[in-house]
Amino acid sequence: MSARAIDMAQGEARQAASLGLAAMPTALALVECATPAALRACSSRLLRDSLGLAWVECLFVEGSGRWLGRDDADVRLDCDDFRHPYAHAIRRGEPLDLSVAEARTRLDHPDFQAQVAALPGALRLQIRPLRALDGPREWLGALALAGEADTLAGLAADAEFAAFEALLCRLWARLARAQGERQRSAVLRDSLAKLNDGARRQSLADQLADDLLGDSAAMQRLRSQVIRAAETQLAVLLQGQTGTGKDCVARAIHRFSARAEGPFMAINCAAIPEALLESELFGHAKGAFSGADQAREGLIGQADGGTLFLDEIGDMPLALQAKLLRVLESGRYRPLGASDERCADLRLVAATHQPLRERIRDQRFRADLYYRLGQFPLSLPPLGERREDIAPLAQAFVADFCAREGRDEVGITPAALRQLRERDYPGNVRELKNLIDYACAMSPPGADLEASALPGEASEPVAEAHAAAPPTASARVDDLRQALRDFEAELIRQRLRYFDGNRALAAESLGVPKRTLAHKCRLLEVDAP
Ligand SMILES: Nc1ncnc2c1ncn2[C@@H]1O[C@H](COP(=O)(O)OP(=O)(O)OP(=O)(O)O)[C@@H](O)[C@H]1O
Repeated sequence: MSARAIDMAQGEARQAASLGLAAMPTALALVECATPAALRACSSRLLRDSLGLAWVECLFVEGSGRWLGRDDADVRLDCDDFRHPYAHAIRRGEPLDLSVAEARTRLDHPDFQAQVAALPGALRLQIRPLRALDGPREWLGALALAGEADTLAGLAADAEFAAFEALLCRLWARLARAQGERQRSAVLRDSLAKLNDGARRQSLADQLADDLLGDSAAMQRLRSQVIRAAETQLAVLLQGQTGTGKDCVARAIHRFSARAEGPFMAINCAAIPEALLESELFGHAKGAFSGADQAREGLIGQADGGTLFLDEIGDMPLALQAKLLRVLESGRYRPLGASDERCADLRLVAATHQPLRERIRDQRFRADLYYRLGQFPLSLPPLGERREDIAPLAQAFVADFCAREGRDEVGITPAALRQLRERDYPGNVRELKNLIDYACAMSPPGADLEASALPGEASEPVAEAHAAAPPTASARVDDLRQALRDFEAELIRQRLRYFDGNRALAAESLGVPKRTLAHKCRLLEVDAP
């Protein structure tokens, strides 16, 4: 080959190569699109600019294949609605050509009409359905082009346009599949996380079942609520009759919470005289009152970083309720006689067996404090409403007794179990536990617990107290509060006599904690016999 011929051949090759490479920026622009929506916008812009078209829009087929959507408008064009040209093009599977004027008269879909409203009637429209070129070959969408008739007519034979369209379809399908994949794995991750969360909570609730016994649906629900409450920083209000396990639940909330390593401070508001309660809670500075020869940190300060449990909150005096509310709202408090304020980061758990709403109505409890305390309300079911728990609780209490007393473990006879299930338990689980302890103590070691070892119904002495009252006594009552106080005092006196002055047994039989009974004895001036 001559040198000239070689030069010419090289020149042609260079020209061919540069012709091929001229499409590269376009291809690169498409390839760089990270999402199907970006790809649609980019391809519309490139087509409009390079072909000099009046209007280009790329619509997408929605996942289920039922409708076409537009990225820049909240429009849904039904794929089976032949009032717009996209349905025709997709159904035929090939491009559809028509004039804008024709489209205006023949196709009356309002959203399509809005799309072409501004176009001159002399232009032509071409709708090109697009589908994936590999895999399931799903429909991707449609290109809508408006321009001069020649330009649009030339597209069918234009190899570069065909390559452009092929690249668009391949990239679109790949991005859509990757996006679908990502969405699917996000959904999977979500549901796995939920599953793990559920499994984790269930395993914590199972651990809690070692302390908070009972298989009834109510107890299972309570345990999972306790785990939920423990996960939060919300103030918890426990409501339930005496002996239903409010103290156990308060401790469990602390133990299963992020504050478990911090302190758990508890106080029974009913058992502390009103004058002392404030300094117990808030602490005091040196010399704050006579006898305060040392500064003392209160329970609020001691509970910093942990949990403060206020039992019998319904008995808290109104003035103190206001101060407590302030601590809860601001996290700040001032010890008695101190000049500076302190901060306390604590979670409050409060408990009561009293109907607080009634106390609010009687203006003995602040409504604002009630709502602040009850950010996470929990209600403990009485034992009488979950009788299926009586047998497992009784068995566990017998096992506890035997372990405590170093005795061989024994069982409970069916007759004793039947009797246990049929009794009333105004003192709830506490009453059942005390009953079992008493019956175990009355039974010979190694022998199963018999029905004959169970004491009579605890409510008998109450009935006696009622029976002992003269039938006309109620007619003489002219001060309800005083009459109730007298009745309460008389009942406690009778019960103490019945148990030979043993306050623990009297408290158990009345279903109140020993400290509450002691407080009531002081308040009502009841002396031990
Ligand atoms: N679900 C339970 N499983 C095992 N023991 C329980 C359960 N519920 C309560 N108890 C036991 O019953 C007794 C009373 O429980 P707790 O003191 O928590 O009741 P409470 O509702 O706080 O009573 P009060 O209102 O009188 O203070 C405790 O010995 C406790 O361990």
